[in-house]
Amino acid sequence: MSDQQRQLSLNAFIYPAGHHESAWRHPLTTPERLYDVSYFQEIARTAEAAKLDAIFFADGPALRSDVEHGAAGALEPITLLTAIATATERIGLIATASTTYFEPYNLARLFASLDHISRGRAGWNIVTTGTDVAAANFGLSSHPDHADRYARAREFVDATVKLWDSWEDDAILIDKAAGIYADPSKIHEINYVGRHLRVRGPFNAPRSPQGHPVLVQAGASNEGRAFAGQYAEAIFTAHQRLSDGQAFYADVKQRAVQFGRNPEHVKILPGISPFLGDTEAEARDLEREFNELTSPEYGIAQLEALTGSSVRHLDLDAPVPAGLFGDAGDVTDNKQSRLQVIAGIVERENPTLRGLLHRLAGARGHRVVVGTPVQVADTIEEWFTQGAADGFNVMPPYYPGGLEVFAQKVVPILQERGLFRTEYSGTTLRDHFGLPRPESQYADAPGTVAL
Ligand SMILES: Cc1cc2nc3c(=O)[nH]c(=O)nc-3n(C[C@H](O)[C@H](O)[C@H](O)COP(=O)(O)O)c2cc1C
Repeated sequence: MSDQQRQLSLNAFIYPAGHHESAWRHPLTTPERLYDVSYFQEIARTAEAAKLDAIFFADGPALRSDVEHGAAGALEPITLLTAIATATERIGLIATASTTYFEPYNLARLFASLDHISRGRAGWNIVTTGTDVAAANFGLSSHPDHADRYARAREFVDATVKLWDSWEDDAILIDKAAGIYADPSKIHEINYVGRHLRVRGPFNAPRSPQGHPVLVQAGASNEGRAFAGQYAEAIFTAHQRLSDGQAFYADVKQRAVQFGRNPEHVKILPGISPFLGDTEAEARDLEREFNELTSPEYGIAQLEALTGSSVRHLDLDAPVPAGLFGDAGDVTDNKQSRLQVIAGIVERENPTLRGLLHRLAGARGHRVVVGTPVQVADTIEEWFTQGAADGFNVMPPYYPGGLEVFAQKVVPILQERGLFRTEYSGTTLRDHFGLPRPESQYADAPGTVAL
């Protein structure tokens, strides 16, 4: 496919008051609406009016550490997306759910229900959960280690997809005259037995409109990439530099090919957090306003949570010691890929601790781009055409205005350049991402269920 015909995928990553950590303090935001469903429905409609592919909510089953200085807490995202589904028609609906702290049967039901209710717009961001404080909320004395979490994640996805496939597409007959509702030979036990999980099945709902929800993934460690290459249909990722984005893109596409997959069916979406102004100076002023509202205590707590290293003893205005977070090639057990992004910033830019905190305040290590709509469109085009992205996870620094200005000013430029749709051509998230509808792995297998 030539670059002319290739179309960007754009996803709006919704984060309570915005991705900048001080967004909730800025006059442009309304944090008192964070538990009001209409706030999120309005944001979703803005994304849909701009013809974006999807919206996305992150999640974790634990309260963040610093509730004093940050907008902590959030509505449960699958529930929230279900309410948004009824207020929208086309936009894809992606939520995070953890393979460490769910069971496949429960999770399969939630996402299949969302896919039915939204008529084929559901996506699941598969995470293993990076925050170790979640363990204590589930009766565990410690958070399982990285390798164990990914081993369970593989079993989890295998079992969950089997559940979603366990009703063949034509299992329901509704033959009123003959008195036959469904064909038992087309409904299958899955009898999944792994090291971590055992699930008999069958599922208790029919196959959903997309066959199964789109599988999304966001971990970029070696195990995370291997997992992505095998399973993920879309990938969220964080890169500061084009060369890092290109290396990641080539690596994950290559891994997909090794698993016998079509690399075009793996959409790679790096994060971009745009501070927009009519002039570059105006955009810089806006970013400065947000940075001036940051609290060092909050930034330190976030940085410690992201890296697992203590920084509170350091002088805010002295350079961060080289190697504090390991070198950029190092790995530790927790949140490996983001740690590399942060270690890379320290290595290249030698920032003070305050400087590093400001650098991360925008979007926790995702790329912040400050400039005019044309400058933001240019960088999107560059990454898209230079082998670093199939699209972007758009992370506005503040909601709802940061998305509105992106929709009104950047999207039309991308459309004029022929890089982005002006109308939806399909109705499902798979249609928007250009992904095929998977066949049930049980198609034509003998049935196993006695109804
Ligand atoms: C855009 C994006 C969104 C993410 N959302 C979540 C999330 O909602 N919940 C979560 O626990 N981790 C989330 N993560 C973190 C990753 O899933 C993963 O845990 C982290 O990158 C560490 O994994 P790794 O060690 O394989 O790199 C997100 C990462 C990215 C890039």
